[in-house]
Amino acid sequence: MSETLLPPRTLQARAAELDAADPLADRRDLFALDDGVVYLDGNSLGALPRHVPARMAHVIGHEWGELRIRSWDESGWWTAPERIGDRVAPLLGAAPGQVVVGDSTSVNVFKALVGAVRLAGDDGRDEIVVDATTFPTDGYIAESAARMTGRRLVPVAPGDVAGAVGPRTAAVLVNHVDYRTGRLHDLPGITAAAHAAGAVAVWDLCHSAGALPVDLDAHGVDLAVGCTYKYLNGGPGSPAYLYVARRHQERFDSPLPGWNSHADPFAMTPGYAAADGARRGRVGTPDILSMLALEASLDVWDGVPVPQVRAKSLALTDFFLECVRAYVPEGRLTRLTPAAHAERGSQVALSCDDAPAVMEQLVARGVVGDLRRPDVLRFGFTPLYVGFADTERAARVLAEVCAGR
Ligand SMILES: Cc1ncc(COP(=O)(O)O)c(C=O)c1O
Ligand SMILES: Nc1c(O)cccc1C(=O)C[C@H](N)C(=O)O
Repeated sequence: MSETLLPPRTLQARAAELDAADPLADRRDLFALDDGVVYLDGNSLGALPRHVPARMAHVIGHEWGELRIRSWDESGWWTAPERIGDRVAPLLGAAPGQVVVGDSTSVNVFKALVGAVRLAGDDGRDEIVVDATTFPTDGYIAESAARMTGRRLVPVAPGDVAGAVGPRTAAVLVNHVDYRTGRLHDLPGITAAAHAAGAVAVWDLCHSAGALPVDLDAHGVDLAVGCTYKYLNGGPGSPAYLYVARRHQERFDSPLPGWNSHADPFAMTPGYAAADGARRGRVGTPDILSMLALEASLDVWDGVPVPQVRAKSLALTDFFLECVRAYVPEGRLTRLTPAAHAERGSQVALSCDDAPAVMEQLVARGVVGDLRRPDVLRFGFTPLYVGFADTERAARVLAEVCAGR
């Protein structure tokens, strides 16, 4: 353990070498970031891609300001939810026509989970298994969905879900990456176990999409949801997405069948007839401004292979852990994020009793992570704009703060 202020030169030299060899290094210039700050909070709110304000000025000034109502057709507003869904799809490993963008993640959790229970049918499947460590909104909504559908909610630690599913399970809802610890859960294994038990698998991808390969189609996932304001950089409150596997679309029975999901919305008939395909997941009028900001921001992904993003993400989090080990006295911080790559998302979570004061100091010194009360320091590594020198600097400032310097 180093007791000195200065880091071993080798770590800074290594950072410089890793940055020089980084095939994604040029992406950082696409974002509005200042060099004085190391932004490690992209797992809460992604940074702004530089070109988005000009695009939004056009949307507001021309599409809304001049074309007005004509823009629903002429500017492609009406079809934006499916069109942008198809832009998100490759990042999820989904073929076109299965992802629709709109509403919040919370609302999509509701649609997906009630839809999953309806897909599972009624033959004795009276339980919904939910990840006991889930982000709270999923748990709250699952509890309500269970009450509404007359099912019993069974909270289970993610590692035990595969063993807990059985003939009574209608659906399982699991977070792909734990928002607190950064632990990556076994999507292929849990999905396969749910299927073997005859249950429907629903995944929350908020903390994985845009950071690692999800491969929804390859793993036969049934339904999935996620937000676009973290690793997808869509902006504060940007619309979420809903994935309904093509094989389920015809039977997907949305609990929120708004007029935008009608087969012929402008017929405005009293009776409901569901649209085909991903459109069935829509509800009401899309939030066009946020949606088009998201669409523009997705340009930063053009030509970026997700496996390359994953490789850099793991290299960044490995390097951060190595720097923390070198700079921070042993025992000062407890690592919550698993060391094994197969169990790690794209954040590092460390705990200590004085975490609130430590994070306050870090932010004041230009290292922006976040705090999850009472004692968790979260550092999110966004491979498109975080580099290795940033990472070394963050660990060094963390060590200074931890040492009270
Ligand atoms: C795993 C997870 N699910 C859901 C949400 C939030 O959902 P919403 O977009 O509805 O606020 C978050 C973060 O806010 C999250 O981390
Ligand atoms: N959605 C958020 C918001 O509106 C305000 C502040 C934070 C958030 C978040 O996304 C929190 C995040 N899901 C988390 O992992 O803690």
